Amino acid sequence: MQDVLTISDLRAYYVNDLFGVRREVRAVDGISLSVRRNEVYGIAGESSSGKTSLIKTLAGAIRPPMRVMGGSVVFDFGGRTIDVYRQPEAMRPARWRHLSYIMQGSMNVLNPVRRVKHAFKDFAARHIRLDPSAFRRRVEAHLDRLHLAPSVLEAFPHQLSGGMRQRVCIALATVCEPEFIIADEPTTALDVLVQLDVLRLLKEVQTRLGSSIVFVTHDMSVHAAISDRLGIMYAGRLVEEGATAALFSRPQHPYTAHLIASLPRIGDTRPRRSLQGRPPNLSAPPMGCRFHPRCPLAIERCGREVPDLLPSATGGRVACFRAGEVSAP
Ligand SMILES: Nc1ncnc2c1ncn2[C@@H]1O[C@H](COP(=O)(O)OP(=O)(O)OP(=O)(O)O)[C@@H](O)[C@H]1O
Repeated sequence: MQDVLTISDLRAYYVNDLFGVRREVRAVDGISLSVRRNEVYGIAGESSSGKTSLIKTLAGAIRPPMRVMGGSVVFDFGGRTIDVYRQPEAMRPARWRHLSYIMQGSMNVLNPVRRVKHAFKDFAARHIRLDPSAFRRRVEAHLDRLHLAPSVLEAFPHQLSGGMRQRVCIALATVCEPEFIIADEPTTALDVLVQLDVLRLLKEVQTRLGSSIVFVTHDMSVHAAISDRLGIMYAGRLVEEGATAALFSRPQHPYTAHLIASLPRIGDTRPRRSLQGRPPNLSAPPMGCRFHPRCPLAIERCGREVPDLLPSATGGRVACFRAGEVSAP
């Protein structure tokens, strides 16, 4: 299957100079991965592991104090490649048409004093070259697929429920039929039933368009529902990657096993064990494997050497000297 996105040894740090003292937060530190056409690639990991920083970097949406220190992000939109940090001028026309970004808390980005129809005109009209009435019909047909009535176009955002606002954001992000969609915690603010509804619709749109999605959430149960493959981040690094089903049934990294074991299961009344310690300070991460101070399987070597991300026994990749010794959740 063809890759639509290739990230190679990407490093993006938050760099602050305070009174002449330089401090670098290594939020994305040497990540390499690729996303295939027509797949949902999930990125998981606890808070502050660098998920949002990674997808901002791959969307070319970085602002100071964040800086790309090295590596590359290359999209292949139907044979037309864009190297985000070597051809930044090529990204602007690609936005919305080829690549769209559903940001964290996006349902609150709709302008509160303008009717929803203006958001569609502002974002999509220049890419969908139709006369105004044909454009309106196209938007209404798209809204209908997302189970939204045409009347939402005349509504102000506060007149819509949270679930409807989120569906409007998904409609905005997909109306130009982009090849690539980036979604950062798109359902976190919604209650569980509405979450499922929104996820199902997003998956439907993705399947219909044949697009690829990079989907970020810390919620592993959401990944189980939507992601085809999963990348697990810990402290700015990718520690495991693989097909979602394989990763859930046979995690190879102790951190992945912990994330899965902490999910609630119906009928299982055993207490959940939390990990000892806290995620590391990314301006002074520990030597060796960044997970070793919290890892139940850590050996002396883990504090000395950084494990490479290598092919795993389940067909994915894993960065752990003890991979394969992890007990199933
Ligand atoms: N503007 C900033 N300046 C300095 N450090 C930052 C800044 N924004 C984020 N960070 C740091 O970068 C690291 C990664 O943060 P990021 O928001 O990417 O994590 P995340 O996995 O998306 O977390 P969450 O799930 O809470 O959104 C954290 O240590 C965070 O404190």
